[in-house]
Amino acid sequence: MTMTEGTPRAVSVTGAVRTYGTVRAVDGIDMSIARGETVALLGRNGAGKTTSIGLLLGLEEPEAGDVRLFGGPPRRAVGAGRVGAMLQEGRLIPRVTVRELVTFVAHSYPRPLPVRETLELAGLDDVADRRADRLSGGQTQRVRFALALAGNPELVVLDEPTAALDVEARRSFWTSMNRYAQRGNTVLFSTHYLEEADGNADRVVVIDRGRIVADGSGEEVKRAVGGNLVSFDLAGSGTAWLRDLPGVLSVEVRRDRAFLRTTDSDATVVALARLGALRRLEVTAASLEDAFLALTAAPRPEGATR
Ligand SMILES: Nc1ncnc2c1ncn2[C@@H]1O[C@H](COP(=O)(O)OP(=O)(O)OP(=O)(O)O)[C@@H](O)[C@H]1O
Repeated sequence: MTMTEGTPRAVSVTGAVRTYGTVRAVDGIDMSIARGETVALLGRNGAGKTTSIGLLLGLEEPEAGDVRLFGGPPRRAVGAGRVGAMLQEGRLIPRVTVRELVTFVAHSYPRPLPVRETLELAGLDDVADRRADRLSGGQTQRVRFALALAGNPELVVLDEPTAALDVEARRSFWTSMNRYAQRGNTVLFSTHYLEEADGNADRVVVIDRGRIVADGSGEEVKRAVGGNLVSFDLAGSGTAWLRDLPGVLSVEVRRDRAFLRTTDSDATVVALARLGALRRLEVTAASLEDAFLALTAAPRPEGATR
Protein backbone atom coordinates (compact mmCIF):
# COMPACT_ATOMS: atom_id res chain seq x y z
CA MET A 1 0.00 0.00 0.00
CA THR A 2 1.36 3.43 -0.86
CA MET A 3 1.44 6.36 1.51
CA THR A 4 -1.47 8.06 -0.25
CA GLU A 5 -3.68 5.00 -0.01
CA GLY A 6 -2.90 4.69 3.68
CA THR A 7 -3.75 8.28 4.56
CA PRO A 8 -6.92 9.48 2.92
CA ARG A 9 -7.23 13.16 2.17
CA ALA A 10 -8.95 15.42 4.67
CA VAL A 11 -11.57 16.37 2.10
CA SER A 12 -12.48 14.66 -1.13
CA VAL A 13 -15.48 15.81 -3.13
CA THR A 14 -16.28 14.40 -6.56
CA GLY A 15 -19.05 15.53 -8.88
CA ALA A 16 -21.21 16.91 -6.07
CA VAL A 17 -24.54 18.39 -7.14
CA ARG A 18 -27.19 20.13 -5.05
CA THR A 19 -30.16 21.96 -6.53
CA TYR A 20 -32.92 24.03 -5.00
CA GLY A 21 -35.84 24.03 -7.41
CA THR A 22 -34.36 25.35 -10.62
CA VAL A 23 -31.21 26.74 -8.97
CA ARG A 24 -28.15 24.56 -9.35
CA ALA A 25 -26.50 25.85 -6.16
CA VAL A 26 -23.67 23.30 -6.48
CA ASP A 27 -23.31 22.14 -10.03
CA GLY A 28 -20.83 19.28 -10.10
CA ILE A 29 -17.85 20.30 -8.00
CA ASP A 30 -14.63 18.37 -7.41
CA MET A 31 -12.44 19.41 -4.52
CA SER A 32 -9.63 17.68 -2.77
CA ILE A 33 -7.83 18.98 0.32
CA ALA A 34 -4.71 17.35 1.73
CA ARG A 35 -4.13 17.13 5.44
CA GLY A 36 -2.45 20.22 6.76
CA GLU A 37 -3.56 22.38 3.87
CA THR A 38 -5.39 25.70 4.25
CA VAL A 39 -7.79 26.32 1.40
CA ALA A 40 -9.93 29.38 0.64
CA LEU A 41 -13.23 28.94 -1.12
CA LEU A 42 -13.65 32.24 -2.88
CA GLY A 43 -16.85 33.40 -4.54
CA ARG A 44 -19.41 36.16 -4.79
CA ASN A 45 -22.71 36.21 -2.91
CA GLY A 46 -24.79 33.26 -4.00
CA ALA A 47 -21.87 31.52 -5.74
CA GLY A 48 -22.51 28.28 -3.84
CA LYS A 49 -20.04 28.49 -0.95
CA THR A 50 -22.46 27.84 1.90
CA THR A 51 -24.14 25.00 0.01
CA SER A 52 -20.74 23.40 -0.66
CA ILE A 53 -19.88 23.65 3.01
CA GLY A 54 -23.24 22.13 3.98
CA LEU A 55 -22.51 19.15 1.71
CA LEU A 56 -19.04 18.82 3.07
CA LEU A 57 -20.23 18.66 6.67
CA GLY A 58 -22.98 16.18 5.85
CA LEU A 59 -25.67 18.73 6.76
CA GLU A 60 -27.09 18.14 3.31
CA GLU A 61 -26.93 15.14 1.03
CA PRO A 62 -25.67 15.66 -2.52
CA GLU A 63 -28.13 14.60 -5.23
CA ALA A 64 -25.21 13.27 -7.20
CA GLY A 65 -21.53 12.76 -6.51
CA ASP A 66 -19.65 11.84 -3.42
CA VAL A 67 -18.27 13.65 -0.36
CA ARG A 68 -15.67 12.08 1.93
CA LEU A 69 -13.91 13.43 4.99
CA PHE A 70 -10.84 11.44 6.02
CA GLY A 71 -11.92 8.69 3.67
CA GLY A 72 -15.40 8.17 5.14
CA PRO A 73 -18.83 9.74 5.19
CA PRO A 74 -18.88 13.29 6.63
CA ARG A 75 -21.15 12.34 9.51
CA ARG A 76 -18.71 9.75 10.77
CA ALA A 77 -15.85 12.26 10.89
CA VAL A 78 -18.07 14.92 12.46
CA GLY A 79 -19.43 12.45 15.04
CA ALA A 80 -15.90 11.43 15.98
CA GLY A 81 -15.00 15.06 16.73
CA ARG A 82 -12.51 15.25 13.85
CA VAL A 83 -14.26 18.25 12.29
CA GLY A 84 -15.06 21.65 13.73
CA ALA A 85 -17.32 24.11 11.98
CA MET A 86 -18.08 27.78 12.21
CA LEU A 87 -21.25 28.49 10.28
CA GLN A 88 -22.84 31.80 9.47
CA GLU A 89 -25.90 31.28 11.63
CA GLY A 90 -26.10 30.55 15.29
CA ARG A 91 -26.31 32.85 18.28
CA LEU A 92 -24.29 32.33 21.40
CA ILE A 93 -26.10 31.07 24.48
CA PRO A 94 -26.97 34.07 26.68
CA ARG A 95 -25.89 34.69 30.29
CA VAL A 96 -22.84 32.42 30.42
CA THR A 97 -19.22 33.47 30.32
CA VAL A 98 -16.93 32.69 27.41
CA ARG A 99 -15.05 30.18 29.52
CA GLU A 100 -18.27 28.42 30.61
CA LEU A 101 -19.49 28.22 27.05
CA VAL A 102 -16.23 26.80 25.71
CA THR A 103 -16.07 24.31 28.60
CA PHE A 104 -19.63 23.19 27.95
CA VAL A 105 -18.99 22.58 24.26
CA ALA A 106 -15.63 20.90 24.91
CA HIS A 107 -17.34 18.38 27.19
CA SER A 108 -19.56 17.23 24.35
CA TYR A 109 -16.54 15.89 22.44
CA PRO A 110 -14.62 12.67 23.03
CA ARG A 111 -11.12 14.19 23.00
CA PRO A 112 -11.43 17.95 23.50
CA LEU A 113 -8.64 20.48 23.67
CA PRO A 114 -7.92 21.78 27.17
CA VAL A 115 -10.16 24.84 27.59
CA ARG A 116 -7.19 27.04 28.48
CA GLU A 117 -5.53 26.13 25.21
CA THR A 118 -8.68 26.79 23.18
CA LEU A 119 -9.08 30.23 24.75
CA GLU A 120 -5.46 31.05 24.06
CA LEU A 121 -5.57 29.81 20.46
CA ALA A 122 -8.67 31.87 19.74
CA GLY A 123 -7.18 34.96 21.43
CA LEU A 124 -9.84 35.07 24.14
CA ASP A 125 -7.74 35.19 27.30
CA ASP A 126 -8.75 38.78 28.02
CA VAL A 127 -12.47 38.19 27.75
CA ALA A 128 -12.74 34.63 29.11
CA ASP A 129 -14.74 35.72 32.14
CA ARG A 130 -17.03 38.12 30.33
CA ARG A 131 -20.55 37.24 29.29
CA ALA A 132 -20.45 35.67 25.83
CA ASP A 133 -23.51 37.57 24.64
CA ARG A 134 -22.02 40.99 25.46
CA LEU A 135 -18.98 41.06 23.26
CA SER A 136 -17.97 43.07 20.21
CA GLY A 137 -18.47 41.60 16.74
CA GLY A 138 -14.82 40.60 16.48
CA GLN A 139 -14.78 39.01 19.92
CA THR A 140 -18.01 37.15 19.15
CA GLN A 141 -16.48 35.68 16.02
CA ARG A 142 -13.46 34.57 18.02
CA VAL A 143 -15.77 32.84 20.51
CA ARG A 144 -17.46 31.05 17.63
CA PHE A 145 -14.03 30.09 16.34
CA ALA A 146 -13.14 28.77 19.82
CA LEU A 147 -16.30 26.64 19.79
CA ALA A 148 -15.21 25.19 16.45
CA LEU A 149 -11.82 24.31 17.98
CA ALA A 150 -13.11 23.03 21.31
CA GLY A 151 -13.29 19.39 20.24
CA ASN A 152 -9.67 19.43 19.02
CA PRO A 153 -10.62 18.84 15.38
CA GLU A 154 -8.15 17.98 12.62
CA LEU A 155 -10.25 19.91 10.12
CA VAL A 156 -12.07 23.19 10.64
CA VAL A 157 -14.54 24.57 8.17
CA LEU A 158 -15.31 28.28 8.42
CA ASP A 159 -18.12 29.86 6.45
CA GLU A 160 -17.25 33.54 5.90
CA PRO A 161 -15.68 33.87 9.33
CA THR A 162 -14.83 37.54 8.93
CA ALA A 163 -18.01 38.80 7.29
CA ALA A 164 -18.97 42.15 8.83
CA LEU A 165 -15.74 42.54 10.83
CA ASP A 166 -13.61 45.66 10.67
CA VAL A 167 -10.01 45.53 9.48
CA GLU A 168 -8.51 45.21 12.96
CA ALA A 169 -10.87 42.42 14.03
CA ARG A 170 -10.21 40.58 10.79
CA ARG A 171 -6.48 40.76 11.23
CA SER A 172 -6.65 39.36 14.73
CA PHE A 173 -9.02 36.62 13.58
CA TRP A 174 -6.56 35.48 10.90
CA THR A 175 -3.74 35.47 13.41
CA SER A 176 -5.72 32.96 15.48
CA MET A 177 -6.65 30.90 12.45
CA ASN A 178 -3.05 30.73 11.27
CA ARG A 179 -1.92 29.65 14.72
CA TYR A 180 -4.34 26.73 14.55
CA ALA A 181 -3.32 25.84 10.98
CA GLN A 182 0.35 25.87 11.90
CA ARG A 183 -0.23 22.98 14.27
CA GLY A 184 -0.63 20.79 11.19
CA ASN A 185 -4.40 21.06 10.99
CA THR A 186 -6.53 21.40 7.87
CA VAL A 187 -8.62 24.50 7.25
CA LEU A 188 -11.25 25.34 4.69
CA PHE A 189 -12.71 28.83 4.84
CA SER A 190 -15.04 30.67 2.54
CA THR A 191 -14.79 34.35 1.79
CA HIS A 192 -15.55 36.95 -0.78
CA TYR A 193 -12.53 38.97 0.25
CA LEU A 194 -9.75 38.35 -2.23
CA GLU A 195 -6.97 39.63 0.00
CA GLU A 196 -8.03 37.19 2.69
CA ALA A 197 -7.98 34.25 0.32
CA ASP A 198 -4.59 35.23 -1.04
CA GLY A 199 -3.07 36.13 2.30
CA ASN A 200 -4.26 33.25 4.47
CA ALA A 201 -4.59 30.19 2.27
CA ASP A 202 -2.12 27.81 0.60
CA ARG A 203 -4.62 27.35 -2.18
CA VAL A 204 -7.52 29.33 -3.58
CA VAL A 205 -10.55 27.60 -5.07
CA VAL A 206 -12.77 30.02 -6.97
CA ILE A 207 -16.43 29.07 -7.20
CA ASP A 208 -18.96 30.74 -9.43
CA ARG A 209 -22.54 29.73 -10.13
CA GLY A 210 -22.01 26.40 -8.41
CA ARG A 211 -18.92 25.49 -10.38
CA ILE A 212 -15.22 25.65 -9.65
CA VAL A 213 -13.66 28.03 -12.15
CA ALA A 214 -10.10 28.07 -10.78
CA ASP A 215 -8.06 26.09 -8.29
CA GLY A 216 -4.45 26.84 -7.41
CA SER A 217 -2.16 29.13 -5.46
CA GLY A 218 -2.94 32.84 -5.59
CA GLU A 219 -0.16 33.13 -8.17
CA GLU A 220 -1.58 30.33 -10.30
CA VAL A 221 -5.07 31.77 -10.21
CA LYS A 222 -3.66 35.09 -11.43
CA ARG A 223 -1.69 33.39 -14.17
CA ALA A 224 -4.69 31.34 -15.29
CA VAL A 225 -6.45 34.48 -16.38
CA GLY A 226 -3.50 36.33 -17.79
CA GLY A 227 -0.59 37.29 -15.63
CA ASN A 228 -0.13 40.87 -16.75
CA LEU A 229 -1.98 43.98 -17.59
CA VAL A 230 -0.61 46.23 -20.33
CA SER A 231 -2.05 49.72 -20.47
CA PHE A 232 -1.40 52.76 -22.67
CA ASP A 233 -3.12 55.92 -23.91
CA LEU A 234 -5.07 55.39 -27.09
CA ALA A 235 -4.65 59.02 -28.14
CA GLY A 236 -7.79 58.86 -30.24
CA SER A 237 -6.98 55.70 -32.20
CA GLY A 238 -9.77 53.11 -32.41
CA THR A 239 -9.99 49.99 -30.32
CA ALA A 240 -11.11 47.24 -32.74
CA TRP A 241 -7.52 46.18 -33.48
CA LEU A 242 -6.54 45.63 -29.85
CA ARG A 243 -8.10 42.18 -29.51
CA ASP A 244 -5.94 40.84 -32.33
CA LEU A 245 -2.66 41.68 -30.63
CA PRO A 246 -0.58 38.66 -29.58
CA GLY A 247 -1.27 37.33 -26.09
CA VAL A 248 -4.31 39.51 -25.47
CA LEU A 249 -7.18 37.86 -23.60
CA SER A 250 -9.38 40.84 -22.89
CA VAL A 251 -9.59 44.53 -23.60
CA GLU A 252 -11.04 47.26 -21.48
CA VAL A 253 -11.10 50.95 -22.34
CA ARG A 254 -11.46 53.58 -19.64
CA ARG A 255 -11.51 57.20 -20.75
CA ASP A 256 -8.91 57.18 -23.48
CA ARG A 257 -6.74 54.48 -21.98
CA ALA A 258 -6.65 50.82 -23.03
CA PHE A 259 -6.09 48.00 -20.50
CA LEU A 260 -5.09 44.72 -22.08
CA ARG A 261 -4.99 41.52 -20.08
CA THR A 262 -2.30 39.40 -21.67
CA THR A 263 -0.69 35.99 -21.29
CA ASP A 264 2.48 37.27 -22.97
CA SER A 265 3.19 40.88 -22.11
CA ASP A 266 6.51 40.90 -24.06
CA ALA A 267 4.78 39.93 -27.31
CA THR A 268 1.96 42.39 -26.68
CA VAL A 269 4.38 45.27 -26.01
CA VAL A 270 6.53 44.47 -29.07
CA ALA A 271 3.42 44.51 -31.27
CA LEU A 272 2.28 47.80 -29.76
CA ALA A 273 5.74 49.28 -30.33
CA ARG A 274 5.61 48.32 -34.01
CA LEU A 275 2.32 50.14 -34.28
CA GLY A 276 3.73 53.15 -32.47
CA ALA A 277 1.23 52.82 -29.61
CA LEU A 278 3.55 53.58 -26.73
CA ARG A 279 2.06 56.58 -24.98
CA ARG A 280 2.39 56.19 -21.21
CA LEU A 281 2.79 52.44 -21.69
CA GLU A 282 2.75 50.43 -18.48
CA VAL A 283 3.03 46.74 -17.67
CA THR A 284 1.70 45.66 -14.29
CA ALA A 285 0.98 42.30 -12.69
CA ALA A 286 -2.71 41.47 -12.68
CA SER A 287 -4.02 41.53 -9.12
CA LEU A 288 -5.94 38.65 -7.70
CA GLU A 289 -8.91 40.99 -7.87
CA ASP A 290 -8.46 41.26 -11.65
CA ALA A 291 -8.17 37.48 -11.88
CA PHE A 292 -11.27 36.96 -9.79
CA LEU A 293 -13.33 39.42 -11.82
CA ALA A 294 -12.18 37.86 -15.07
CA LEU A 295 -13.05 34.38 -13.82
CA THR A 296 -16.45 35.17 -12.42
CA ALA A 297 -17.54 37.57 -15.15
CA ALA A 298 -16.94 35.06 -17.93
CA PRO A 299 -20.09 34.27 -19.90
CA ARG A 300 -21.60 30.86 -19.41
CA PRO A 301 -20.75 28.40 -22.17
CA GLU A 302 -23.30 27.61 -24.89
CA GLY A 303 -26.19 25.50 -23.70
CA ALA A 304 -25.66 26.33 -20.04
CA THR A 305 -28.84 26.54 -18.03
CA ARG A 306 -28.09 29.70 -16.09
N1 LIG B 1 -32.34 26.57 1.07
C1 LIG B 1 -32.32 27.14 -0.13
N2 LIG B 1 -33.44 27.23 -0.87
C2 LIG B 1 -33.43 27.79 -2.10
N3 LIG B 1 -32.32 28.32 -2.69
C3 LIG B 1 -31.19 28.27 -1.99
C4 LIG B 1 -31.11 27.68 -0.69
N4 LIG B 1 -29.83 27.78 -0.26
C5 LIG B 1 -29.14 28.39 -1.24
N5 LIG B 1 -29.94 28.68 -2.30
C6 LIG B 1 -29.52 29.32 -3.55
O1 LIG B 1 -28.40 28.60 -4.02
C7 LIG B 1 -27.41 29.50 -4.54
C8 LIG B 1 -26.09 29.33 -3.79
O2 LIG B 1 -26.26 29.79 -2.46
P1 LIG B 1 -25.13 29.73 -1.35
O3 LIG B 1 -25.74 30.19 -0.08
O4 LIG B 1 -24.51 28.40 -1.37
O5 LIG B 1 -24.08 30.79 -1.89
P2 LIG B 1 -22.90 31.52 -1.13
O6 LIG B 1 -21.76 31.53 -2.07
O7 LIG B 1 -22.69 30.89 0.19
O8 LIG B 1 -23.45 32.98 -0.93
P3 LIG B 1 -23.23 34.03 0.29
O9 LIG B 1 -21.85 34.58 0.11
O10 LIG B 1 -24.29 35.04 0.03
O11 LIG B 1 -23.43 33.28 1.57
C9 LIG B 1 -28.00 30.88 -4.45
O12 LIG B 1 -28.61 31.17 -5.68
C10 LIG B 1 -29.04 30.74 -3.36
O13 LIG B 1 -30.08 31.67 -3.53
